[in-house]
Amino acid sequence: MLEVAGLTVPHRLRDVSARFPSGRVTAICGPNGAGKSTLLAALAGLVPGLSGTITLAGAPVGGMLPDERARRIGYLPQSGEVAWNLSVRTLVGLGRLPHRASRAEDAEAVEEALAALGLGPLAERALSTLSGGERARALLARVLATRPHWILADEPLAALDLAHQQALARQLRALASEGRGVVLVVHDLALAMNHADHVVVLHEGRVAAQGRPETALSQQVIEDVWGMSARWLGEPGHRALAL
Ligand SMILES: Nc1ncnc2c1ncn2[C@@H]1O[C@H](COP(=O)(O)OP(=O)(O)OP(=O)(O)O)[C@@H](O)[C@H]1O
Repeated sequence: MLEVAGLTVPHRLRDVSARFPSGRVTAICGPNGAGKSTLLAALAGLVPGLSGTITLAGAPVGGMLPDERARRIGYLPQSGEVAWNLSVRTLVGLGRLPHRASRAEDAEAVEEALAALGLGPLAERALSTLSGGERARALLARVLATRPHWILADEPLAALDLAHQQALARQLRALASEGRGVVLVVHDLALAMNHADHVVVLHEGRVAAQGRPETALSQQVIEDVWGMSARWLGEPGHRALAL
């Protein structure tokens, strides 16, 4: 369990208490500027100057050594920029840096991550030659190559076409069923409704709702937080939002 209690970041988050269960996909939702990226970065131990507590299995995340934290928590920020023009395979290999493993183990983890995101055919391509969606998959593969217990990703589905979006959502679900914790910032409320087990809704730096998707993303919550009257259509797992 990854947990925050009374988390406050000046001007960004106010007294946020939320739980992120292991073995589950949790979506963080909310309007622009609600504090979603700040909360995700805080969970990864990357936000200075906060008050409150962030604990992983009861131990403070801030107390972990950087390498240990990087092995346990894989973090993919929102801006998908890479300063160097590496090949996809080399970029994904950077995910192994926090480990001191054998070459064989590193190579196996890299190949597994490339395969999981369908990047085998692009492995030798330079990053500068990839499309936005291909680059987003390569960046996520770097995180998977670390084989972290926790995967925290800021809008990993946003740049992807429909087929890759569904494939990646299934992949993240499979990682959660292995017992890992998956926490995603998701703007698309239907994706959150259909693919998450647990949803945390932020509004103006505070938790507006949290719980199962049907509860946390009820029509009332959507009206209160997004100011839109909306109606869920379809069956559970295949919902669409009519505005
Ligand atoms: N480094 C910073 N210093 C000061 N304020 C910041 C900083 N980073 C973000 N903010 C502000 O904190 C608030 C929350 O930002 P955050 O990026 O967490 O929101 P978000 O919900 O992820 O938004 P979006 O959906 O637009 O990506 C915003 O008002 C933003 O302008």
